[in-house]
Amino acid sequence: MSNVGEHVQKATTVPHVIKEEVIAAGQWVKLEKTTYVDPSGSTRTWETAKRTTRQTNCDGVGIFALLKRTLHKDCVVMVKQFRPPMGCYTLEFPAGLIDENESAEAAALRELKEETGYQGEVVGVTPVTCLDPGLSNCTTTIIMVNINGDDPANIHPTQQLADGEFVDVLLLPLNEFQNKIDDLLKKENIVVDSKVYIYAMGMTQALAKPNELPVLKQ
Ligand SMILES: Nc1nc(=O)[nH]c2c1ncn2[C@H]1C[C@H](O)[C@@H](COP(=O)(O)OP(=O)(O)O)O1
Repeated sequence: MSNVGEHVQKATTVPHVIKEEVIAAGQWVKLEKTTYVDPSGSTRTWETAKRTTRQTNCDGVGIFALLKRTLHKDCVVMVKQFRPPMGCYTLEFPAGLIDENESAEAAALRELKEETGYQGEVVGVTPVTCLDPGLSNCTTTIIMVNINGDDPANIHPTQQLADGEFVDVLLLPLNEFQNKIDDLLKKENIVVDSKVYIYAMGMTQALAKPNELPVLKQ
């Protein structure tokens, strides 16, 4: 690893992709060989995974949904499901792919209703963000949603799951988000999504130690 200013090779070129060749393709995912010019001007290749379903520059949405109820702590609505690529259960924000001609906001409200049964309103939208850029071009937009838990539509939420979908809904109090996740990880063989855990760490930092520096250098 080199520090800033210690690069062996000089960056002389604006890096860019020159060719994308499909090596293998399935119904949902394809593997490509990406030929690109690196910052030193050398031509190189990279193995890239892509979704076949992409409609725009954004594959899907993640939903940060906050359930607000009278006399209850605000809770983050989470989903637990068996993820075949991981071979285990995961703890994630509700999420899904954006359909053709669908906005990210509409996809978020639809996926939230399908996966959790809750009806919410959009209160915030992130930019398009990358998910695993060393492997794939997959992107997501995180949509912030508030759920009025006192609304009759949200008293007994009913999921609308498709065939083959098995989703458990978990409500985790926002003010204990990281602790509740840690408890779950100790109890169950489950992997937490990195977006979820970094959000939880941020909440802990913001609530418990707002004035403490994250890293104190000696
Ligand atoms: N990589 C995938 N392989 C599959 O065999 N099937 C897949 C993949 N990605 C998505 N899907 C299928 C599963 C669902 O039937 C649809 C929609 O998934 P969606 O609910 O939008 O997204 P997730 O909740 O993130 O699975 O696509």
